[in-house]
Amino acid sequence: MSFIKQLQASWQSSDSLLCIGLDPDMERFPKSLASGADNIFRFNQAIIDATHDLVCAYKPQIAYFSALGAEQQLEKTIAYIKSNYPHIPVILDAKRGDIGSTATQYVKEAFVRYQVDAVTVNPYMGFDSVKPFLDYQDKGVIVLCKTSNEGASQLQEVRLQQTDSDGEPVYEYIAQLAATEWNFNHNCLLVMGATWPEQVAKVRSIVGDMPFLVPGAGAQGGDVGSIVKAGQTADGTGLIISASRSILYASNHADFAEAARTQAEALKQAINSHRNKHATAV
Ligand SMILES: O=c1ccn([C@@H]2O[C@H](COP(=O)(O)O)[C@@H](O)[C@H]2O)c(=O)[nH]1
Repeated sequence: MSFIKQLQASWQSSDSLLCIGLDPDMERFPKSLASGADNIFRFNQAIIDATHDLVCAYKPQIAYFSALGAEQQLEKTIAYIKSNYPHIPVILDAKRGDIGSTATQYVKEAFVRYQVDAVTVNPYMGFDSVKPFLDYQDKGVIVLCKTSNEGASQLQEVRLQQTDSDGEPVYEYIAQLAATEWNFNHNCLLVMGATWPEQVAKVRSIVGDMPFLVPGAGAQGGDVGSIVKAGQTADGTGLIISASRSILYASNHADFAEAARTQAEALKQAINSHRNKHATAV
């Protein structure tokens, strides 16, 4: 099944656009998990077991594992989701991008080693750096477009003057590429930060129903109501709204998984209260 179809099924079965980012930071773990074999995996496992019915996807961020040489715990986390909750798509947040021969290795990392359903990629090096990912037609390729961070505008808002475009900002040009030339396998998605509702609305008008991964809800302060209104598709989907720290570290005591569930439930409900189909159902 293609990633987009898997995502649509997950939106339906979970009735949720919420994605939980798995960014395990041991300094914020409860004491009982502060050390010990497989403690990162065990933390993730508790979060996943407590929240699996509330999410449309999980998004592990690779840096939180590789910085500690804990790639095997990332493998184990993904395998755990796949065997216990196989209907939930897993997105590897790795923001890869390099010359074609190296990109091919990154493709193997994401789709062969970790067996994820989708991966984030950096479009800065152009089509040949992204094509090895796009060739995997059943996998999702999520292209950075307008990222959530404050510095995003420094490059992404620069206006183009030498393309066939009409002086539009770089992020809009990326959106056009992702919706046309790069989407030959219909497996492109875009990263649109939750901190930029106006830009989300603009890009929605460029790319039709293409799904957006929307990080920046929660700790980065993205306003969920504005984002859902700006980015949802007519059927009240189209968004994978991701939050990490605000859910993972709602408590650093023994009740951390329960507290994560409470936060996730509140965020899911806040998102749903602005969705088209929920608004019309009232
Ligand atoms: O534009 C982007 C792209 C990716 N991220 C990643 O999402 C999470 C956000 O974590 P929070 O704790 O919810 O702020 C993190 O893994 C980033 O690397 C992003 O923030 N913005």
